[in-house]
Amino acid sequence: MAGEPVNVNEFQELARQVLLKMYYDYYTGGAEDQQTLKENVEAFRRITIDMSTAILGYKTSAPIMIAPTAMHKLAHPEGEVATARAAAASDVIMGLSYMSTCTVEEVASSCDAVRFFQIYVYKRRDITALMVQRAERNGFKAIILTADTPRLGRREADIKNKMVAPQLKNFEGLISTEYVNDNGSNIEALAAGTFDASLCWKDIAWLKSITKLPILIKGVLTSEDAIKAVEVGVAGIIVSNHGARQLDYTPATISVLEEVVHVVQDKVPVFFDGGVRRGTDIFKALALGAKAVLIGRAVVNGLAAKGEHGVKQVVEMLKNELELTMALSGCCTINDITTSHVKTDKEIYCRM
Ligand SMILES: Cc1cc2nc3c(=O)[nH]c(=O)nc-3n(C[C@H](O)[C@H](O)[C@H](O)COP(=O)(O)O)c2cc1C
Ligand SMILES: CC(C)CC(=O)C(=O)O
Repeated sequence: MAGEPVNVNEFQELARQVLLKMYYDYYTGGAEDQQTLKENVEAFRRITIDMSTAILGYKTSAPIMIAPTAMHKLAHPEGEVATARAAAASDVIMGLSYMSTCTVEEVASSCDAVRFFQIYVYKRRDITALMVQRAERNGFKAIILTADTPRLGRREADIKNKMVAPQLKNFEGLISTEYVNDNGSNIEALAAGTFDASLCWKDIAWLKSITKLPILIKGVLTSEDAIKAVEVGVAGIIVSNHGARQLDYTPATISVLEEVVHVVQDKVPVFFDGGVRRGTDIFKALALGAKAVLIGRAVVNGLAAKGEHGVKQVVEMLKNELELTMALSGCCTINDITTSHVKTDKEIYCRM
């Protein structure tokens, strides 16, 4: 054995080398066929941590989903196709943005990842309806309606940079997405020009009238909205503040998760995003009642750095960290993670 021992088993070999055989056998041995001696160790090997779960009935290797984020070709030339392939390789669900740079069809034919399609509602409802139909035809399994962006938040870096809005291939021949605003963010101009700022609850009825796919509402932060969302018949709720890109001074999403989970009472699953950077973050969100988390910036960073492989690495890192957190917290399955595993600010303040 080269170098210092790095685990207890390696000490056994060192002991064998220095001890008289009679003493080594005395320490190491068990009774008769030594069946139980072997079994004591083997039985541990058979117990594994199972991170797998289901999202809307679709199996996933871990309670992790790729959040819909716009324009992946700005990060890497292969764009959303690379992201979707990484999702397939890691066996997690891919959320595709309405504002993607690869088309719905390109992403669908690139791999067999389970895919959900996120939508914004355009003033031109016929175009949004067409996009929903294209997603349906191409095997997407759910629609994510982003409800927190009837207008775009004020993003001052984008204003200073005069952030570009490229023509998005999905909309070629349908509508121009190439907006130019010489004084500020072209993304802002694009949203102002195309998004329907009158978006409201009755639009979920409209969406249900044009698709049979389950609808997840993304951007819920209060118990009132969660109750309303269940009433109007969504299949799931995503607690999100759009990665803090919309309204500044909205609460951190993890601080409102419990309140939403509490009122939803398991009528529909509650999902979560915002600030997830560690396996321990995922564990905390699950402990507070989320069924899975969506990952936004970490995935985009992985894509920018190393394309498909980078996204896969990001997802695998988060999975490994979650697995270790579960092991060290005594949780063999996702269902073993409960509120009793975490202490929130609220509890700490109550005791003060
Ligand atoms: C660059 C970027 C683009 C985004 N584009 C979209 C989008 O097109 N549609 C959407 O619903 N949310 C979008 N989001 C929000 C994400 O879906 C998600 O809510 C957020 O990124 C989660 O926070 P995190 O980045 O801390 O993980 C975007 C976020 C980022 C960072
Ligand atoms: C093009 C934008 C509307 C995409 C988005 O949702 C975002 O940048 O947060």
